[in-house]
Amino acid sequence: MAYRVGVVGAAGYAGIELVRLLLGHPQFKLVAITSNADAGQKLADVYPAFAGVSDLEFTTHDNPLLTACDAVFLAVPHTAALAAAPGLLKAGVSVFDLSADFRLSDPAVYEAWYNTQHTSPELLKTRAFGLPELFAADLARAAASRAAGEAVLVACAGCYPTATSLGAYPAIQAGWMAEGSSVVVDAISGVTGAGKSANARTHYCSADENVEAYGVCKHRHTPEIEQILGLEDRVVFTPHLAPLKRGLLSTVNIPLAPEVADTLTTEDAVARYRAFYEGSPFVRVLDAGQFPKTSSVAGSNACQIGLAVNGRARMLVITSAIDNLCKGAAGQAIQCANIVLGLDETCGLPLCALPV
Ligand SMILES: NC(=O)C1=CN([C@@H]2O[C@H](COP(=O)(O)OP(=O)(O)OC[C@H]3O[C@@H](n4cnc5c(N)ncnc54)[C@H](OP(=O)(O)O)[C@@H]3O)[C@@H](O)[C@H]2O)C=CC1
Ligand SMILES: CC(=O)N[C@@H](CCC(=O)OP(=O)(O)O)C(=O)O
Repeated sequence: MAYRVGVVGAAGYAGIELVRLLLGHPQFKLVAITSNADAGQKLADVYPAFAGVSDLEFTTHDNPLLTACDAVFLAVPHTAALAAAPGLLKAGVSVFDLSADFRLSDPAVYEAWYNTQHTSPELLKTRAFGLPELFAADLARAAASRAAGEAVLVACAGCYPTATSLGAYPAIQAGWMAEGSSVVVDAISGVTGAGKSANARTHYCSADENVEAYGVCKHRHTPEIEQILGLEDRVVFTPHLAPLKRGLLSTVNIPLAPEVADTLTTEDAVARYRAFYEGSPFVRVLDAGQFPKTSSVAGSNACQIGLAVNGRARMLVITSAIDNLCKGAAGQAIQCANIVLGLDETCGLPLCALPV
């Protein structure tokens, strides 16, 4: 039996990637795609990539079919998910939220970084955090609740936090980080990361032939990365915009404890990371001396990780690449839905990128 699913915000960049993946999913039947801006238009008229693939039409965001779904994906800006999730959950629909509204477990932290009130703090106590490789127990608990007939809420991790945390977590868990030090993260995103509407920074004329840092020392993904890694006030995160459509590369620098720096080799680090990610079908730890490219993951749900130990400077350098729209958004949300609905986590998801 196929599960009935819907996508709210389906005409946006993360939403349309959800549509692409869900139409090819063997266990999900996509029954509702919403966009107020494109309501009444056929999917293929708005995105010609779907010509001959689907006759679905966009409806307004209040489509009643949504409340008859098994699961709904919210690909909407933060605050819009705060408004939509409670009603869907009340109607018995499990919600996979791609926005930041339910990611931060402390509502005061959300309010400080997002400058808006959290209107459903009670949901933060039970929501699962949607980063399967690091929060498997959370998702297993959600799967058990769902199997017992409850609608569940999954707050999918953000794009920068996903690449950064998959890169950093095994080293921190291994205790390699120097006591009291901070992690320094420099990350680069393609322009689809900023959504469908252009602004002065993302307009073609600004973004083409240009790379720039933004949100320096104040980007809203900083507390999310700190929460995942358990490093309060110890992450320096600098995002950069680059002239790519898709792709996100995060370079994470972790200061090593002196005794670790004296003995750890890059080969040891690779072996440790491979052991950590054994059984995680989407994470690939590259051989020592190899580092990922965004083009090696574009269009796939993969995360590729490269590692180098710099003993001289007592630093572990990690580079981690994902497709911001896939493992950073739509693919990860479907991976979470697969787990919660009792399917294989890889079901319907691309394991590898277009090779050229
Ligand atoms: N782009 C990315 O790489 C990533 C995005 N995300 C998150 O996914 C969400 C969507 O991002 P993205 O696709 O980039 O954004 P877009 O701006 O491309 O699309 C946003 C969509 O949300 C809809 N929307 C806007 N306001 C509301 C509302 N009040 N109620 C319901 N729907 C609304 C829009 O509808 P309409 O068509 O009517 O305008 C549009 O379809 C965001 O929360 C973002 O942070 C997460 C990870 C990565
Ligand atoms: C390039 C760009 O602008 N990227 C966005 C992050 C992508 C995103 O949509 O954020 P979430 O992962 O929190 O949903 C930004 O910096 O705000």
